Amino acid sequence: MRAEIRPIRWQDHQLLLLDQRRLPAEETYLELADYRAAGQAITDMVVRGAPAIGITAAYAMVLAMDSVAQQADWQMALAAAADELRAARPTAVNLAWAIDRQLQLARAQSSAAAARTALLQAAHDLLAQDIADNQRMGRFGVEALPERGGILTHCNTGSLATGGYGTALGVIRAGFAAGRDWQIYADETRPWLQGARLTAWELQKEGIPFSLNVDAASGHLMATGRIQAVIVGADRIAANGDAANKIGTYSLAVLAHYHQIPFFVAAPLSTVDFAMPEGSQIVIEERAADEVRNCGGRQMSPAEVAVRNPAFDVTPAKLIAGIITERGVARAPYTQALAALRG
Ligand SMILES: CSC[C@@H](O)[C@@H](O)C(=O)COP(=O)(O)O
Repeated sequence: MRAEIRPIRWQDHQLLLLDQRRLPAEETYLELADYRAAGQAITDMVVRGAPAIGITAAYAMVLAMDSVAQQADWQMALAAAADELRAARPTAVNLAWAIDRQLQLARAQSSAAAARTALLQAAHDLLAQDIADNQRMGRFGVEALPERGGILTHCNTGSLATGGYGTALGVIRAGFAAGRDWQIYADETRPWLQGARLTAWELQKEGIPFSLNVDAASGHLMATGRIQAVIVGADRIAANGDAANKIGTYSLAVLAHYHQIPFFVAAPLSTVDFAMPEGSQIVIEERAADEVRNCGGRQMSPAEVAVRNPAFDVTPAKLIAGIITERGVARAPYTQALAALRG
């Protein structure tokens, strides 16, 4: 049996994060005992992917609790720590969602010790629930996608981006388990190379055949008939179905529309921001210029060249054939379909 990939672990009062900056060359875990270090690890993308960021933040709240427990007004101090953690990255809604849930839970407890126990149990539950939800999403996704043909994916949406198993990559995993005749194409996903470094590493470990392509090849692959569906994850989905995901996703959706190829998003309902009516309001993280100027420690452009490095873009709901969640597949009109799934 293959060893499961678990990017987030809790051991001996510490948060262990598989350092995704070092993959695939090195498999090392960072050991974190301090909530600020956990927040920094999210900012630095030691851990990344919307659900994984949410789970990490849930554990970071336990570490925050450890650092405020002795204070008379621990609730106020915990709320301040929560604000710090919320600022670690702006786009993935799972971050604020997990922090707010933990904060509410802590406030409902009668003592700091009780809050600490409740927060840790809730973080463990969130991690276990995420894996179970991904497996359910996988089963719904297999039914929604074509039975055979080329499936293109972008970024990394696998075990590394979640508690385990994955969202869009979970669907691909489930498809192979169900014997689907799929050829998988993975975009390398410049500039951070989540596809080349992480998705390729996971698919290899899983024994799923695939080929890696540069992002710019996806249009050609579609035009030459090699792609029958596109499936991606999401960092925040507005109530109307507009979906923010890794930069380059919007271009894929437009290309897929032109070539009449169905474009799917797979994400848990915790990624839907029901308070946000449409995608134009989603804050898009702009990351450091050096991520673009350099690649693998090598300078790729003149040193001081001006750079734009938006880490995400928003795909309008009208380009999405279905949003695959743990409770079923939402189809347009998304405002009603997503609300119905939430219940
Ligand atoms: C299941 S992960 C879904 C998204 O979080 C993923 O597609 C993505 O865009 C990740 O971006 P990243 O910048 O690597 O955190």
